Amino acid sequence: MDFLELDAVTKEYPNRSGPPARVMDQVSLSVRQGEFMAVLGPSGCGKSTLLQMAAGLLPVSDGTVRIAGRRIIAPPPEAVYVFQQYTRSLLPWRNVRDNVGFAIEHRLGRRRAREVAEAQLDQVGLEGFGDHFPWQLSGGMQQRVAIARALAAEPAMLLMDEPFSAVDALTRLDLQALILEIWARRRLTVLLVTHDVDEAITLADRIAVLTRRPARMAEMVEVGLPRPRDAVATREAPQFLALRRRLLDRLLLRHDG
Ligand SMILES: Nc1ncnc2c1ncn2[C@@H]1O[C@H](COP(=O)(O)OP(=O)(O)OP(=O)(O)O)[C@@H](O)[C@H]1O
Repeated sequence: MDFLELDAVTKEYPNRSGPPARVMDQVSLSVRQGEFMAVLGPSGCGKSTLLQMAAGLLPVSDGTVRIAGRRIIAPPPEAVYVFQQYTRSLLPWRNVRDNVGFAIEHRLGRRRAREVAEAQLDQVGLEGFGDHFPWQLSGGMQQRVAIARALAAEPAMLLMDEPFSAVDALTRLDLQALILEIWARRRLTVLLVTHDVDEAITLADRIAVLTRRPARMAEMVEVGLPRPRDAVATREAPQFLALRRRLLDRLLLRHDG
């Protein structure tokens, strides 16, 4: 049994002026416990839709989603979702510490939640920033706060929707290195949606490639690069370059199939 299992998942959105719009067609994939999987696909093909269904945030139209063997129809306790739009996901009236503790304070109480939050902030390199407000931090630091908040709930799985797309290129490399380090240390299961081929290869064990809308599984690619990976040096490996070429050709539809 794999940790996350999508079996023949189909999604249709209602359409006011006609038949429902099918955005995903019979997608099946399984993520093993502790595996890092990236999902790549052309813009608008349904990557976010897939992630939201995996998170129990959006119902499937057909097929099933299972986490740890249980069918998912609501957000499961094992998984936390990290949004792309960190500026919208952090609460501007709460300082950084209380943002990180937000999701756990009802369970642990405010005092204990603050202690946990401080520890999480250390782990994402934001020691000493607990009293700051989100709007006093750079974009990359805000995304670190969002990651610390996700980790505070001690999830077994992180579901990330293009989490680094709103930051500059150098900050992005920094955050990729951070995620690699956290993933290795905590043995998390990760499903990461991205449209960045380099990011997918650098981070993932396997890459699920989707077709244009309606999304179907095009290919499941084994990355096979040795770990631990360095977010910069890995990009120069011949294996990296060959895989990059193959994936770009596929996404740009420069070959059959
Ligand atoms: N609530 C909705 N109602 C109707 N159609 C929707 C809804 N949400 C998404 N769609 C459509 O479903 C398709 C897939 O959207 P989704 O955001 O999952 O794609 P994506 O691959 O994540 O896109 P991008 O790469 O641009 O972020 C798009 O064509 C979108 O217009």
